[in-house]
Amino acid sequence: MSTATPLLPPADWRDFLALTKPRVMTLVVFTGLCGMLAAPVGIHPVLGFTAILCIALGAGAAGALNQWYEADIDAIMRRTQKRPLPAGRMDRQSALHFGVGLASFSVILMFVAVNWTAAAILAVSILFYVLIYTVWLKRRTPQNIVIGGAAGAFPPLIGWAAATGQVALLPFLMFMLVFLWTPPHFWALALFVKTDYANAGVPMLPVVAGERATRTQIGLYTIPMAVAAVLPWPLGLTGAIYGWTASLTTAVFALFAAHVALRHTGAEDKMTPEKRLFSYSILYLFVIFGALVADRWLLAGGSA
Ligand code: HEM
Ligand SMILES: CC(C)=CCC/C(C)=C/CC/C(C)=C/COP(=O)(O)OP(=O)(O)O
Repeated sequence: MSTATPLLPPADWRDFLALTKPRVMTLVVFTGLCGMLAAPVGIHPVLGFTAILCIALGAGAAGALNQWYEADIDAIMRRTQKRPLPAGRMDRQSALHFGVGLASFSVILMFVAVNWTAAAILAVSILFYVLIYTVWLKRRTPQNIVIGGAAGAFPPLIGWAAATGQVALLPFLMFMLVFLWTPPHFWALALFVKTDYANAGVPMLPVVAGERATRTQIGLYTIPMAVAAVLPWPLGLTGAIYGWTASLTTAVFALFAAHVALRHTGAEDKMTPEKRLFSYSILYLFVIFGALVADRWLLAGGSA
């Protein structure tokens, strides 16, 4: 990790916002919101808003703590060099205080205003991302994102728990969907930025096991991911709006993933199928979670 640079000018609000990884966290928060809106019982709008705010603040805090810990490797990778810590716009202690403060605030507010189940799962997600993924696994094993990726899969459970005080099969399947989606999502990207990871000494799968093995793993993870995506329909947990949307969008996902899996190799600047799978993976989760809510509201008359 890099040492703090003395006499830095005070960081402005944009740097604190950048610490929260706002673009990635939009989808995390969206899955949480959809988990909440898909629940069979309504939640008071003020409490619902508070719960989503807590997920956003907690996820942002986790992003800040990740950047506090990773300032050294972020300084090496081209993609991350301009972040506030490696760019020298903020000292590490400010990032640490901001992250710990925001994480504590989000969990306490969730506990006091919403319920302890949602607060407990939120706390587990933050700890999982920061301690299990960032501190423990990321620099040690290419399975880092498979295990650590669970952190990003918790929000649908948090949203559902905020509304109901419990967890259930449907949000558990949505957890499994995001959990199994994470390896194809990330490894597609890792294939075209693998030099960055190699330079920083991060043992991502393409760096350690090679491109061929990564392509195969992308294909293999897509199979159980597709099952988790479609399963709520035959189980009767959702109706046809979700069922058809999930089936069609997952078929396209599988097609793109198969293209990547069956491809032999490619220079990092000529990774069109890999870039397509990565971009599509993001759109896919937005659409599938949106369809879940549309299905529950239109076919079951809403949760209110
Ligand atoms: C350990 C698991 C994951 C890893 C290692 C990972 C890694 C990445 C990386 C490196 C990027 C590229 C650029 C950036 O930093 O903005 C990215 C983009 C993105 N990720 Fe992930 N991701 C993971 C899980 C997730 C999860 C669970 C979600 C949401 C449910 C998510 C949503 C996104 C989104 C929306 C983007 C696009 C951001 C943009 O437009 O700039 N990721 N991911
Ligand atoms: C509710 C809650 C606490 C959610 C946590 C959200 C979470 C775990 C998101 C994972 C997505 C993410 C930012 C991965 C980046 O990996 P990286 O840190 O290896 O990427 P980098 O190289 O861009 O820093």
